[in-house]
Amino acid sequence: MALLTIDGVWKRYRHHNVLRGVDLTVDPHEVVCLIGASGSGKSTLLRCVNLLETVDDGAIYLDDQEITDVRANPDQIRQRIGIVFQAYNLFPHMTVLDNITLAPRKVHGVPRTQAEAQARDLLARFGLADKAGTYPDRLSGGQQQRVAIIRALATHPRLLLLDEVTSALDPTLVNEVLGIIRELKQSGMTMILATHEMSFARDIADTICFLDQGTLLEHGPPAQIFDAPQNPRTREFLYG
Ligand SMILES: Nc1ncnc2c1ncn2[C@@H]1O[C@H](COP(=O)(O)OP(=O)(O)OP(=O)(O)O)[C@@H](O)[C@H]1O
Repeated sequence: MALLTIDGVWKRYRHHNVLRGVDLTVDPHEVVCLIGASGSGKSTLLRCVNLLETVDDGAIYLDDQEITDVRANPDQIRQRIGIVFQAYNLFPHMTVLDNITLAPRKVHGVPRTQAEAQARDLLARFGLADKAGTYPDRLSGGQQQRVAIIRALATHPRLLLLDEVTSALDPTLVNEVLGIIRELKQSGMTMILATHEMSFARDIADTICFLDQGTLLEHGPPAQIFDAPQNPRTREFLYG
């Protein structure tokens, strides 16, 4: 059974159709990369899945629960769907440990000692054990983004959404963030990434989805999309 099902999702801002009937299923452990020009709707699709945006038509299911149902509890859904943005959005007045434990403690009621133990385990797993008591402004951009990913993992999500997570980084720091994403893939994390980094998408994705003006025009394994794109728009986007 699919872990995530996006069924005919439309999103409009005023009269602009930003998503036009997007259908997509994501299986457990699958890594999906969304590619497409700026403004094609990649971020909007991720934001709809995380319930940061409402959908105007269609539905989204996590396992077999409709999360776009008005009766669904967004806090509970977001515990199962983590999201990381281009801007790390760490709280500057809080230590790394407090940033990571905030949602588990305050939103999901995990006792402080348990939340901190789990956070320290994650920091150790991703090479940041010595940063627990550090404030974000003392970290490099790459370290801050790794902390932001760890923070999203702290609620043990079923699905992780990554929106252009390396775009704001100095090129020398990109690899440390890509490394964490590779490791998450190896550990079986289901992920949807919006990215402009085609070589990384090719390397990490099980499925590439090409969005064009809000329509999912073509999807398939990286070799198919990159080496033999079927749609002329995909060819034009990739190869000019
Ligand atoms: N809150 C909003 N109000 C109005 N229009 C919006 C809003 N958010 C996004 N849009 C518009 O929706 C379209 C899709 O934007 P979106 O950010 O999803 O694209 P994207 O593919 O992620 O682009 P990029 O690669 O630059 O991040 C754009 O035309 C954008 O201007």
